[in-house]
Amino acid sequence: MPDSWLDLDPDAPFGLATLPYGVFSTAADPAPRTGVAVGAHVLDLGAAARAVGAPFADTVAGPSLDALMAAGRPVWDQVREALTAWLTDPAHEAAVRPHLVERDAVTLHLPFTVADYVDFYASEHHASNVGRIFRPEQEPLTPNWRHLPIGYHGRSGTVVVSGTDIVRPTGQRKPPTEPAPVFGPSVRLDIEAEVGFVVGTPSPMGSRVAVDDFADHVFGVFLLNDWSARDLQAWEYVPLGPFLGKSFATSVSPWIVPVAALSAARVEQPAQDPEPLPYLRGAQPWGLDLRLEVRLNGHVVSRPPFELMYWTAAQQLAHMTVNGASLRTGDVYASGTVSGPEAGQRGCLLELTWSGKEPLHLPDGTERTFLEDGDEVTITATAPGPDGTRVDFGEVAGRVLPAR
Ligand SMILES: O=C(O)/C=C/C(=O)CC(=O)CC(=O)O
Ligand SMILES: [Ca+2]
Ligand SMILES: [Mg+2]
Repeated sequence: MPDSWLDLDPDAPFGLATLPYGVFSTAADPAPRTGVAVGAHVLDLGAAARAVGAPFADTVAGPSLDALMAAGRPVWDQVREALTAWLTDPAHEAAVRPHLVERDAVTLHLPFTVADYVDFYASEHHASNVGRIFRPEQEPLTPNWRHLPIGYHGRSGTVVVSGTDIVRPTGQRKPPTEPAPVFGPSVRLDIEAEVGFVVGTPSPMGSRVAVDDFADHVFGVFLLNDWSARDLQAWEYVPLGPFLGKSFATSVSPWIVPVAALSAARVEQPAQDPEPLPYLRGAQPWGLDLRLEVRLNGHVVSRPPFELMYWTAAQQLAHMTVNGASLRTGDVYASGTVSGPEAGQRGCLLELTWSGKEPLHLPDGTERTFLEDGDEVTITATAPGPDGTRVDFGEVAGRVLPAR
């Protein structure tokens, strides 16, 4: 990979291997606009594109990524190629440099209009653990689990950008010791460390998207925390699945990593047995070697390995459309909680504390089963980039506020 005229520290986040898209504003110019993270800077994408006279300037110069996402794979490739050229060819420096702002001086916004939101359940380790905890008298995995990527429809209107405070949800729960449900703030508030995918290119109702067409439809990848009130969830979820226990907030990281940045992170997914139906098979590998870290009040509590996910995002996309459901620009789907086989690789407190029975002892001397008011959770991730480089996802963070 060529060097940038920007002196990029190879150990610092957001080198040329990532070039993620987001939406930012500054104190001097509070209008949200598209940007690209590069080292300690954000490049004002629309302003830079206009300055160099790029043909796609109008498409990228919006208050959100919506127009770029809708423009499709050829434009995504063209913009990414141009960005690399602008930041490496000294001939572009004079036009581009004035449109760099300090990254720690910007406010980051939700970068696109969230259309539909689906959450999957694709980690065998997570699904087995949750099955053991919620349904101890049954087989951990339901009979359908290895035949299709299980999911549910979430609430797109409560998808919020990293840094948004999360008010503890209130609702019905039924402790096993009580004869009837009680009403009040959740006492089992949890996180779920997940990876999110956003659709750029839509598909018409009545058609299907094949596993191998993943990269033509999915614009980018980001981190997602599916906040979950386990007590509300456990009481409400039979027989229709998660509802109010998960609809109060879902946090997403502000930087959208283009699918093209993940070429060196692609790996074979774990072997699938039984072999899935033909519509869930593809010729290209779409396992992704993303390495997540979950921090609670600054302490690492888990390192979930995304490469072990049983179902890939490409299979999830094919499944989501196999019945003829359309895709819209801005549709978000989440992988499901990412958990590995080791205790230190579990992506939620439900598993990490085995439903509160085995509290976590944090290095600051405190103990946690579920989240307390004031707790802050941060999820970060990296992936291998080409030629020994690294792809950075940044972070999704959120702090718990008391119930209202
Ligand atoms: O098995 C259940 O009843 C519940 C599962 C979940 O809470 C997990 C969920 O939201 C999907 C996931 O993140 O893997
Ligand atoms: Ca989830
Ligand atoms: Mg949620």
